[in-house]
Amino acid sequence: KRNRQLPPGPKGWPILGNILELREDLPVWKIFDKMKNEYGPIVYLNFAGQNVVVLNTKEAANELLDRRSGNYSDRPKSIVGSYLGSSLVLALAGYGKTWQTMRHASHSALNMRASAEYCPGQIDDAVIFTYDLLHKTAPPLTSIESFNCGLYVLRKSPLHSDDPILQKLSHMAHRFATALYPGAYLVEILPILDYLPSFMAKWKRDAQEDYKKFTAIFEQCFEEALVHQKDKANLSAKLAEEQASIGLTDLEKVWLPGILYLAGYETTANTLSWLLHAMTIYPSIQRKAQEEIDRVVGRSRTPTFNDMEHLPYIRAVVKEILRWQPAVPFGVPHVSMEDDWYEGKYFIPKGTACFANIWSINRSTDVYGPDALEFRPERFLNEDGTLRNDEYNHSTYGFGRRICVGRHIADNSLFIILATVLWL
Ligand code: HEM
Repeated sequence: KRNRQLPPGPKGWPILGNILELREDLPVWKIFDKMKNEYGPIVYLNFAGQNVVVLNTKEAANELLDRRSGNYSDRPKSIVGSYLGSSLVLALAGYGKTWQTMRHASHSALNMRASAEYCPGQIDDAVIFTYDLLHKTAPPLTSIESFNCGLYVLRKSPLHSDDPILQKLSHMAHRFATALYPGAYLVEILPILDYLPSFMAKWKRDAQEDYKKFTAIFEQCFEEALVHQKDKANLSAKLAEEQASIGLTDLEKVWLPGILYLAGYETTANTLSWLLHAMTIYPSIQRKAQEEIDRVVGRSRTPTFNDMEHLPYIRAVVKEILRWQPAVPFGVPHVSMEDDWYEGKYFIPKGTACFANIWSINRSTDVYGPDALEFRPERFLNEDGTLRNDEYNHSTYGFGRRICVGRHIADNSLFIILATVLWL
């Protein structure tokens, strides 16, 4: 009989387990980072009965989430989340038919080759963004918040952060995030409460109401995108066209573009603000990047994607910002579907939620050297100044079958916007 020794971790309380550890006055990834120092590369926690494992090293995360991705691709189940519609949210959907169909549809719309279709729109966005930065009196953050990564799933671009539709979408993202936070609802700890009829359970009524509202918003976005964005590479139109061959239901078809937009919007905007911040506090790096642009692009035109190949330093800056300030610092948990053992030593029960501590992994001195905490784009370049083309990378886009499906779109957005801002 194999051992059932769980990975090391802090002792928890009865029933609540280690949930109270999250109440510390520190962001979750820094709490995980502290645990790494105390317990090592793999840490076990119990969130009110939910087994949790935190993977603190690239090695541990790659071993479980990449190499054994077949077993680690489910997502945590949540009763409130399911009433809100989480099975239609690609990032939250369990590993099953709906996820597979939506993932397939997104992959075919956003893979490296398909991403090229969005490039003209991304160039327009970058130019508008840069122009706004220069001429508008609104603070730069307003422009950053409304930057939309070239995915025209909504009525107009760029969309301003006070646009009611964007506010509704942000509210929706916030609603999911708070509902899924461990300990947010008693029913997650006492599932028997789910048998209560809606009229006796306000949490259920609210979630069902919100689900209807979300669906109505997505339907509106989808219809408007079909009507107003005819001239742009259009994700909604693409899905409408391919619906039958991919096998998307009507609901999946209208939720998917909105969800992709949401998944890409804050993550890209957040990285963009760090990018501008880094350029401000590291003027010598900014100067070096501008010299490259001046040499390759010149002054008579703005940068395009044809320049990409000749701008390795700009691309290294983008990679480095993604490493240095990952927008999703502790990833999205991967849930195991079968019992498993790490290094033959530690037992990982079926149903364990595995968090990759991306923030810490990206700052590991073992992988990135003694200057891992520094912002230094050169680490992604070979000695001759070309971009490194090997395993050496950041872990910011996650792992395995669940790796970020929008990563090519995001890389392109960040590249063109950085090149355009620095050009100007
Ligand atoms: C800098 C920008 C971005 C960052 C840092 C980022 C990061 C991530 C991470 C860490 C995950 C979880 C991966 C995992 O479970 O291991 C993820 C998933 C996902 N991302 Fe991104 N992302 C970015 C931009 C985008 C964009 C632009 C889109 C859409 C066009 C997008 C769509 C998604 C979707 C749909 C998932 C869920 C995939 C699944 O569960 O199968 N992301 N992203």
